[in-house]
Amino acid sequence: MTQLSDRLWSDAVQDVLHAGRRMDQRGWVPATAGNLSRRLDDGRIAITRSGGHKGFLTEQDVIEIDPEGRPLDSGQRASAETLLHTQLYASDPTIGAVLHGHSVAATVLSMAIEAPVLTLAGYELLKVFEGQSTHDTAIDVPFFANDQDIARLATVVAPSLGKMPAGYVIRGHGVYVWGRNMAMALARLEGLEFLLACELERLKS
Ligand SMILES: CSC[C@@H](O)[C@@H](O)C(=O)COP(=O)(O)O
Ligand SMILES: [Zn+2]
Repeated sequence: MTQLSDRLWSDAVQDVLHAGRRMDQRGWVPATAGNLSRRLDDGRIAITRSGGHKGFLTEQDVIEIDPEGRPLDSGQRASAETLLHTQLYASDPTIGAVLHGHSVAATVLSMAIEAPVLTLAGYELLKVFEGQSTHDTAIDVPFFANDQDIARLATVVAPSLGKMPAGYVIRGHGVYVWGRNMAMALARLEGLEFLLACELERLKS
C-alpha cells in the first residue's frame, strides 16, 4: 500500500469509529445493532464487521469489502446487512457514507403506522435533505417490511433507489441514511431521527 492509500483508509476508519460513537451516544445502536460504511475516494469500501457494539468499535472492527459486498479477507465477516450498503453505493456514485441505526422512534412508528410511507411535511429541518430549501414541502419516507433475507430485502428497496431524499425505514427494525461524506450522512441521520421523534410525539397526542 502507498502512503496515500494508507492515509485514505485510516481516515475512513476514523470516520466510521467516530460515527459509531456518535450514534451510540444518541441511543441509536443498542446492543450490537446498526452498521456503518464509508466509500473512499479511490472506490474502496470500509464497513463494520458483523456483531460488534458500534459504540466501542476499534480499527480492527472496520473491514474492506468489494463492490459486491465480499470481504477482501475471506476470514472476516462483514455486516449481515452489507448488501443494503453496496446497493446504495452502486446506485449513486456520489454516495460516500451509509449509516444504519435502530432508534426507538423508527422502531415504534414503523410498527404503529400501516401506510407504506410516512410523509414529513412543514418542518424546518426538512432542509437538511438533498435539494430542499424550504419548510414548505413534504418528503415521503418509505417503510419496507423487515426480512432476515437481506438479498430479498434489497430487491424490495431497489425500485425506490434515487427517490428517497431522507432515507428509508425497515419496519420494527431501523433506518438507512446516506450522504456524500460521513458528516453529511450523520447530519441526515440526526435530521431524520429528530423528525421521526416529532412524529412519534404527534402520534401520542
Ligand atoms: C442486535 S440484532 C441487529 C442485527 O440483526 C442487525 O439488524 C444489525 O443492525 C447489526 O448487524 P451487523 O451484522 O452487526 O451489522
Ligand atoms: Zn439492523
